[in-house]
Amino acid sequence: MSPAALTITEATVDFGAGPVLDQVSLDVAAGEFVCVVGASGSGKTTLLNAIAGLVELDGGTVAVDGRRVTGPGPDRAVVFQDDAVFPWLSVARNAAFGLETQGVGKAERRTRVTDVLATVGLTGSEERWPRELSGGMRKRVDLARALAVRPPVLLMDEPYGALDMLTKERLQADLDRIVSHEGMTVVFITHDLEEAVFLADRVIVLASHPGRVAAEIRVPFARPRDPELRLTPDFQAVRGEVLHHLQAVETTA
Ligand SMILES: Nc1ncnc2c1ncn2[C@@H]1O[C@H](COP(=O)(O)OP(=O)(O)OP(=O)(O)O)[C@@H](O)[C@H]1O
Repeated sequence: MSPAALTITEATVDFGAGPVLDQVSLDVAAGEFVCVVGASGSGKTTLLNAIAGLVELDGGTVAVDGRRVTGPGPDRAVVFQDDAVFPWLSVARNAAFGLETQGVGKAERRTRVTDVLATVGLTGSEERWPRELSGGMRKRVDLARALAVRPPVLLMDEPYGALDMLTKERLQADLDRIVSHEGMTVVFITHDLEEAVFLADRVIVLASHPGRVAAEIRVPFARPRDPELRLTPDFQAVRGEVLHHLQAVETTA
């Protein structure tokens, strides 16, 4: 798996009540981790869905390594806030789901599922049922399913929004380690600024009505990162900078 570059050029989306996204342009380099923050309703999910090919653009383009996006595709895996774990399938079958739909053969599926469950920390849970799992473990199954297909681009919409703080921090550290090691391009939406600064190479602040890129803040720490980084003044300074931009766009909205 090698990461792909994402090019969003003047993307406009209008559901009929005025533009939700207004000529949003954003380049994400191959292997870059970008977090998108912004007030509720600023169009974050719409932007992610446009990249996923789940929302049609009314103007502009989205391209993956120069190929124009016209719908969902195997080059972009999506993880949503509500987990998409199937209750009637075991952990291993859930993880294998995308591979089955792609027609990957049984032996290869088995190898990849074993690998991916090890990657997300679910070795030993292969035959468990989703109802037996904690919320954090279900998110791991979700991530395993997305990673199993080896997507060059991973799209995540507030995946850890509903979890308690400690579980969330553990999953953030694991995600950081996994995507840094695998070399994946990630676009990750969150309301949590600490999460954004811990994970991202760059944080994008969206302004509302209509959604547009108001600011971008580079996060100057090498990945993967030590969870203790959060306690450092340098980390808190970057978080403060993001907060400042977010407050500025909200007071002018
Ligand atoms: N399918 C749709 N049809 C009509 N309006 C929509 C549709 N999807 C989103 N919207 C509207 O577009 C705007 C942006 O929604 P979106 O979910 O992208 O924002 P968001 O920044 O992700 O919000 P939140 O942080 O609350 O998840 C909202 O006003 C929403 O009501």
